[in-house]
Amino acid sequence: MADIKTPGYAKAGLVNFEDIPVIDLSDIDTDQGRQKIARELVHTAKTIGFFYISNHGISADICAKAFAASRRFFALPSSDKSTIEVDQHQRGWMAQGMANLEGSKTYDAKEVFFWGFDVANDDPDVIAGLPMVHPNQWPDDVAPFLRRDILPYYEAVLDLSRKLLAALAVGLGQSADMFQAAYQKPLGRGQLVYYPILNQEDIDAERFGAATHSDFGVLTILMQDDLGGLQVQRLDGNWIEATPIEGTLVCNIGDLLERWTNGVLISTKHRVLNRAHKSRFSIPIFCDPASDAIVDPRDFDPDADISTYPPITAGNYIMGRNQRNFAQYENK
Ligand SMILES: O=C(O)CCC(=O)C(=O)O
Ligand SMILES: [Fe+2]
Repeated sequence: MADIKTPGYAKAGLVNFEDIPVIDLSDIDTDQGRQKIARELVHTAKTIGFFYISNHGISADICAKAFAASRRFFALPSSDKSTIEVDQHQRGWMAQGMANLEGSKTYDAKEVFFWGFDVANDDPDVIAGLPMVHPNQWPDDVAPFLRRDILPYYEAVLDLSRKLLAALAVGLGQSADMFQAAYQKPLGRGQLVYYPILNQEDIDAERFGAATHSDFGVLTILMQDDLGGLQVQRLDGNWIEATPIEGTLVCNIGDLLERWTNGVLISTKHRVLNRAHKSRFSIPIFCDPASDAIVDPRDFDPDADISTYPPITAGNYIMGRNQRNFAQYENK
């Protein structure tokens, strides 16, 4: 069946690869390769804030297993999924209707499984109550495959994020290990997202799968399926489709990195509309630093005016944004 005709509220042009380039990471482990990649990354992170990466080193098998596990999990009855209902630490399963993004008309048509860096109950950071640091809620009773098939992908993405951040640091004239300390125990928030088929009521309500937003964290690495639907807003205000390209991942700069770099790298608005007559799946991983990492624009620019971007810990910043965007924090 043909896709739903794009409704007026979600019009977007086709991707232009000058806008969202594909950056080949084959040589990221050599000094010379990293220099070149660093220049490309910084250029695109300053002008559109989005890029595809190819030859990223994560095997097709690991990627396919993660997607298959996500599909299998969301197909379970709600009674199974609600055994791990999302908690105040943003871990577990969130039913449809609970993501109501700041500034959007209505709630998002999506279901999400959230997780983060795995820590034990007796981890000193958990005992200290650091925001967003908490044991995960893996659905081991009803879906033991989820933990097994998601963690290899997650760990590979976190490793990749460390390489990308090192290259970005180099491209910004900093040392390659600038982010290293902050990424020993990253928050690394992961989401499995399921976008159901939209119905006429959704279209009438001008509902998106994910309404217009920018990401809260430092760097997002997204695996999308082949249905399309992710749209990105250029600096001139026009929207373009970030069409799926097989074998690539989509990356974007988030609000915390925009703050950290004193506004030099840009966190771009984007949204999702599933126009297919099939469910859409994606796995964004928000590669954020440790909860207590201090995001201070003077790290990148000694003359930064901190009244624009006051230094803040990553955990406090992300927790504050979550509280304004998800129903599980209401009246609590
Ligand atoms: O599903 C996608 O393609 C993007 C999801 C997204 O933007 C998000 O979860 O922040
Ligand atoms: Fe996003």
